[in-house]
Amino acid sequence: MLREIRQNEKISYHIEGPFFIIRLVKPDNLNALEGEDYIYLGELLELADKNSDVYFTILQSTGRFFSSGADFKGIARAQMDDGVKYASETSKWLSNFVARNVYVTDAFIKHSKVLVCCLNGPAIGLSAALVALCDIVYSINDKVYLLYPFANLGLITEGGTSVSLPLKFGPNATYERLVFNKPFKYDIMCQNGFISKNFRMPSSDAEAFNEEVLKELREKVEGLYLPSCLGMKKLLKANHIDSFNKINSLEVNGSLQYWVDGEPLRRFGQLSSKERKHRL
Ligand SMILES: CCC/C=C/C(=O)SCCNC(=O)CCNC(=O)[C@H](O)C(C)(C)COP(=O)([O-])OP(=O)([O-])OC[C@H]1O[C@@H](n2cnc3c(N)ncnc32)[C@H](O)[C@@H]1OP(=O)([O-])[O-]
Repeated sequence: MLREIRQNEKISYHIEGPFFIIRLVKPDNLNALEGEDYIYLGELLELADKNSDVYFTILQSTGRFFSSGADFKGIARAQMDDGVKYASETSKWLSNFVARNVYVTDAFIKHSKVLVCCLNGPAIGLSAALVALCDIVYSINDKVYLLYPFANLGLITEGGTSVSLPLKFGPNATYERLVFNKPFKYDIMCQNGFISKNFRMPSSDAEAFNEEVLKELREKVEGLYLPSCLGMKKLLKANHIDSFNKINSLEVNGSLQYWVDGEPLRRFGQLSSKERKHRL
């Protein structure tokens, strides 16, 4: 028996045959997510995992961005949260950063269903890290990119990116982009087979793109023995699962000191007041 799950105004989900479809539905802030939203994503993945009728977990979004990553307003709120008395800065960021981050990353790393991402636009930060943990990625057009702006925000790699990015794009291409805060653009995503298909649709047509991907997937799974798909995912994942589990812990524990020292908070504040911008 599946447990009930709470609702979230920024993320919806529904089940259609073998597909568990998760959709980000807050396009006005480019689908930025707060800590609780990332936890909700993790909970949805657990729900999909436990449903034996589900074989594919599909991530979709709305508007012109897939997701602009962690919501800077949410981060400012965490800092000002007078309602909770933390024993120390370490205690505060263990709760507001480490626990949440490690949980959602782990939910993606251990997910047993085939993870499909419908990239309707760019993805940034932790959201882009989750995209890099997906098994299959389709793009709406060639304007999509992934940006991991950790060097601009006083952070270090998170969401398994220390493993996923070198694995999918090669170590040197990863160094160049992470160290100098440059995006992974469509060309490198294509060269490395990260994107399986470009649907060549206008950026304004996210809804039609999502529907088109689903239509193709329905056709593609016809006649397949779906437990074989999950059996193969398990084996393909076995190649890297130990590295992902290890790095998830190393990344969050490494980042903790940066949060305690305060540089990310200062830089998120500058981003929010538009004093700081990412180079795209
Ligand atoms: C968990 C902790 C660890 C951290 C992990 C990460 O994810 S690190 C990565 C963290 N993420 C980043 O570093 C990305 C920060 N964002 C950006 O750099 C730029 O917005 C952009 C390049 C994504 C798009 O530029 P553009 O000129 O095309 O569009 P625009 O700028 O005009 O934005 C439109 C509206 O959306 C709003 N909004 C956008 N993003 C966020 C957000 N994250 N939050 C809240 N709101 C956000 C923006 O304020 C504006 O609202 P307004 O003022 O109209 O009420």
